[in-house]
Amino acid sequence: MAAGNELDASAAPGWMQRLASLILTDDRKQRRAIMMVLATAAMYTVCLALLAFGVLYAVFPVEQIRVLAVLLALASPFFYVLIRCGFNLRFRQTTLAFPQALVAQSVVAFAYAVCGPIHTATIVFLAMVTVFGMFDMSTRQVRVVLFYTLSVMAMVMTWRVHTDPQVYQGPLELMNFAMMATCLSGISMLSVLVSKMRKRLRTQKDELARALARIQIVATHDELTGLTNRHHMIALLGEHISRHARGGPGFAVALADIDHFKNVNDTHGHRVGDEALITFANQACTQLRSVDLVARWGGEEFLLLLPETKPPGDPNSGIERLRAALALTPASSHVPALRIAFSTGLTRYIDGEAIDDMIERADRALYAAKDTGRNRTVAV
Ligand SMILES: Nc1nc2c(ncn2[C@@H]2O[C@H](COP(=O)(O)OP(=O)(O)OP(=O)(O)O)[C@@H](O)[C@H]2O)c(=O)[nH]1
Repeated sequence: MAAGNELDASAAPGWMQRLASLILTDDRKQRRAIMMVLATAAMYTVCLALLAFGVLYAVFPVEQIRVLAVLLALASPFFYVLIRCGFNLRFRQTTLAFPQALVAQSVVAFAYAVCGPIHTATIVFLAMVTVFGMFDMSTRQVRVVLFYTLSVMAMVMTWRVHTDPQVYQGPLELMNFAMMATCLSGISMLSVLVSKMRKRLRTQKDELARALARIQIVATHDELTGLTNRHHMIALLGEHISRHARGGPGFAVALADIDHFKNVNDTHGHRVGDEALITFANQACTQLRSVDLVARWGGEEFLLLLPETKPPGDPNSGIERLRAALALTPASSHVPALRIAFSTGLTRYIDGEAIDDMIERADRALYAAKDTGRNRTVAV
């Protein structure tokens, strides 16, 4: 019994999710646009119900409002189909708020013309449409909708005053127009403020996203060479160790230290020294494999993370490629004859050991490389 209930409970959300996917799609942007159409459809449905009520209680004869009922019934399905087919994606404003507002105001103006004794009540809907558009339309669109609404309403009112002066009395229509124009202008002004506020928020959001991206780069990269910094490399080493513990590939690390770098600075100045560091970084990125990672470990010392170098693969082959390339590449554009060499301490990661133990071993190997003549790799 309990199991049966569990099954029912889990089936219901799945069924509802599929229905929601079918009606609203799985695309967040499209869902928002469709929700807006559905909200408008709800408003039109209420209007249809009011019309039915009016016919039932003989407020107006059915022939008079037939066309209006058809317009109300078709407007939302029309926009729903456009959005569901993805037609809206051709435009920047995917909600189609602007054309929807124009159509809605036209329908209300038509209702004003045909609703006879209760025509003044329809003015409320003009305000409602303007409020609806507030959250999606641009300042220009809000102004266009206001101008369009006032123009159409002025024409409808003038026409009805001439064709049905008993129900649409001149002075009253003038008052209606004045009140409507004041009310809509007020709402439109608010819309413009909301629109400007939205624009400002969007700009601030973009600026924040850019600043965050910049902060992330600064926090994880070395400013001079653009390489991964020590702090971030430690995190990457941790990730490789976790992956290895779960059956992932092993890896080797190498500490590389530029030989006699102090001489470069002392002889040619700090600027040339900086250039030499950049040359090392660029060559390391070019000569090592795309899976290898290079970090500036500090000063003139670099850490190379060399994954997937299980024997017989030789982690030193990329390092020797780098050594050969640096022997041919000017370390500085200001001193074309200057070349840099480096010493390397290389070691493989041993299962279960801590990062510090591995680095310490590589450091000892680096010292051995320096002690035994430099410009070489010592592997332990
Ligand atoms: N231009 C420049 N120099 C740096 C930077 N960071 C560290 N250095 C210099 O790198 C030099 C390192 O010198 P040492 O530690 O004596 O090493 P070395 O001269 O390379 O000698 P060995 O490593 O024994 O071959 C120092 O003079 C530091 O000032 C930097 O960002 N730019």
